[in-house]
Amino acid sequence: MGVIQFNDVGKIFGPRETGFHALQNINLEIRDKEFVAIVGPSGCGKTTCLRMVAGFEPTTDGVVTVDGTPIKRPGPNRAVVFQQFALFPWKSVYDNIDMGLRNLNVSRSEREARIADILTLMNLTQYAKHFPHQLSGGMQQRVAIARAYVLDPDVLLMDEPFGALDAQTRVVMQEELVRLARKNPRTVLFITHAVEEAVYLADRVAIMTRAPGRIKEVLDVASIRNAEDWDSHEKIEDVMDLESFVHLRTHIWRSLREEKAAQHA
Ligand SMILES: Nc1ncnc2c1ncn2[C@@H]1O[C@H](COP(=O)(O)OP(=O)(O)OP(=O)(O)O)[C@@H](O)[C@H]1O
Repeated sequence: MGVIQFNDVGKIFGPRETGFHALQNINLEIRDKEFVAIVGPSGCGKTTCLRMVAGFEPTTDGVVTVDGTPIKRPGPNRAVVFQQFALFPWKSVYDNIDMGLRNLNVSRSEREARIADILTLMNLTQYAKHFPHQLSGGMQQRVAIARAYVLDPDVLLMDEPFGALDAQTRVVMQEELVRLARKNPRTVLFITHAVEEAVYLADRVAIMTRAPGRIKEVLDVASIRNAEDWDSHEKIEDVMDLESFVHLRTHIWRSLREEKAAQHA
């Protein structure tokens, strides 16, 4: 399972009267094995939402639950992938992936089997003995994603995971993540600034308002993707050319532009 629920969540940094109101009345349910992307203007509280699910940040008001249990701290049912790959530079690819499994006291034979599987799935087998500095940014992020996936978490939390990559590598990683998510579905909360990325990857896209961040609108991409059979197109650019894709993208752009305009008004 991996159902995430935000129930009337608010966040104030600092004292209630004088502090910064970052989030207000966030209500959102992310279903088991659903991929939800959050987009919104800079500073609207996207990362704060993700950090609450991860157990890094307490709520001020309301509650965030996973499978009905209020989140108080990080736990093995949730794994996080950050924009900065956050690999241990002194450990090989294999050992980086192994670390989390060791912390969970998984037996040696099971660790070996699970790491072999994820290395194959992510096309990393030949790089198992490499160190992070020997890999490109895209490869390092692939290792970071493998390290999260190998823990078999119910929930994957991804904060701008491709934000530091060049445009071409980013597209390759987006196609890979779609492949991985279809083969090995997990509940995913994905934060991004890139509207196309959100529409391409997510089942639903939640658009947030400017601060204090609220959920402005949630778009159901999956039903359009299925109805228009986007998955029959192998390449991302073919999907992005489809009228249904362009329509969704433009809708989100307009919505974000309204928020930006209001922010600067
Ligand atoms: N620990 C903190 N103390 C005070 N203010 C904070 C803290 N963490 C975040 N904020 C503020 O809360 C707001 C929301 O931050 P957050 O990082 O969640 O936004 P975001 O939507 O992810 O932004 P961006 O898109 O620029 O990454 C911002 O204005 C930020 O400055």
